Amino acid sequence: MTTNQPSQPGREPGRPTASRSAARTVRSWRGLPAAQQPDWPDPAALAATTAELSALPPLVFAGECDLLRRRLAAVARGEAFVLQGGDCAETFDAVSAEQIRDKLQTMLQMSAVLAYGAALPVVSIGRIAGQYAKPRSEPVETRDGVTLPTYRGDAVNGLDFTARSRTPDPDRLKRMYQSSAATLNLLRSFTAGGFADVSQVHEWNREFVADSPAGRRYEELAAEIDAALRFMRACGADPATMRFDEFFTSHEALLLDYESALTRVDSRTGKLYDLSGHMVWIGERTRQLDGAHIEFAARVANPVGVKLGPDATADTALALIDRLDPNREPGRLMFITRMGADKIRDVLPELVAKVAVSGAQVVWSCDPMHGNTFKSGGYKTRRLDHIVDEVKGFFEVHRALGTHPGGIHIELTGGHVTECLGGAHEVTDGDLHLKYESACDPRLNRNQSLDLAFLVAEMFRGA
Ligand SMILES: O=C[C@H](O)[C@H](O)COP(=O)(O)O
Ligand SMILES: C=C(OP(=O)(O)O)C(=O)O
Repeated sequence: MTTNQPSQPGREPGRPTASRSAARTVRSWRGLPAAQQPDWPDPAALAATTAELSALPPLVFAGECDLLRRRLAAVARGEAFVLQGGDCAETFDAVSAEQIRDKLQTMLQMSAVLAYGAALPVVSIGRIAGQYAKPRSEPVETRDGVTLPTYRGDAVNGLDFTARSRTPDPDRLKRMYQSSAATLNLLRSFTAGGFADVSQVHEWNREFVADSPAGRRYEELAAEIDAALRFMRACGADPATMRFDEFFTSHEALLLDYESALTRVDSRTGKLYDLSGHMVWIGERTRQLDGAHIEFAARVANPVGVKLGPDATADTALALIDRLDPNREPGRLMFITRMGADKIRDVLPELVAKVAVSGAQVVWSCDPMHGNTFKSGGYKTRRLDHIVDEVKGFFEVHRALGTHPGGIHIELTGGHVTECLGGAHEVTDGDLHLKYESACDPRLNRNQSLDLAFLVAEMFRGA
């Protein structure tokens, strides 16, 4: 990660170097239908908050977004793999050194295993430092005859079921900015400060292999990585100087008032960037071609993702490419498919085939979480077997078409939560209540995440 360089707030036409046309451009989504926006009770308070946010420093530097775009271009060409992962919904209370470290450590461990299995560089992108807003299926929730607004993420309202907590409060957007800044600061310190040299990360993986039933299945792969590190040392390379020091951030660009307040004109190029994170994505519920979210994403130069569920058609994918990647720039657009294990083999082939014929070089990534959610004993959950099966289907489709299975997009955490079922260190239905901490959807715990990484590494080797 590199340091920030001042850019100009796109929302402030009065500022000397921010052009009026750029300011108009960043507002072009206003007036279009914007799905999943909170009912802010006091529009004046919202306007005051976004004005304040517009004047604050950006959270990332546009040059870092360009670097990520170049890394993703390598993925689009089949020369790298992307791991995107983190909480379903970050919460303000979880902004602690320990939790941030554990999430980063899990991602780095997964990246190391995947890099070895794929024999490709892995681009690591956290769902972190900004993933505070959630689209929901229902606008309201009813308990014991009382109906209140649904929880939409800490950026909007509180999880407690009281009228006060559930009322959208724009002050929370400032906390989102502060929490994102604190998280980013620590991530930058960890990655720049040597937390993650290659042999340290492998040592953590060896502990996982040695200490858990989940891990023992992967002794052979871990021993091969050991041998590779010994070989590198024998050749004079020092694995302690080789670091996983590039870690990017991403979140769903859901709350357009916040995202456009953090959108700035890059002083180097004059282009607009959403500097709330390196990459943003547009969700399954907000990707309408004539809607505000796609209009916003079309105006910023960051790498952008779009979720594609089982109802997405090839025509929709092609229209999204025209809107979001008119110059056919590899690394600009990532399609994140979330079809469900039972549908991916039927639905994905036509999409991938038609996009390939169009000549667009998008990144294809597989989110095996969102199409595989169900309820057990009142808890939203997912089964690791279904998650693995969807990734397998993703690989099969790409192998059959000769295209690159570019990456995976996972909801995970570094702790030992009991939110998803299965894994070699099995979580059963009866365990769900033990440590179910997600504010929204179920995440893989650390062991299940590493389990998945080793299984995906094996999928590469089975090629
Ligand atoms: O993370 C994705 C969505 O926000 C989530 O699946 C919606 O959950 P809901 O169907 O409980 O609203
Ligand atoms: C809401 C999400 O996913 P989707 O848009 O695919 O439902 C998410 O990834 O948090």
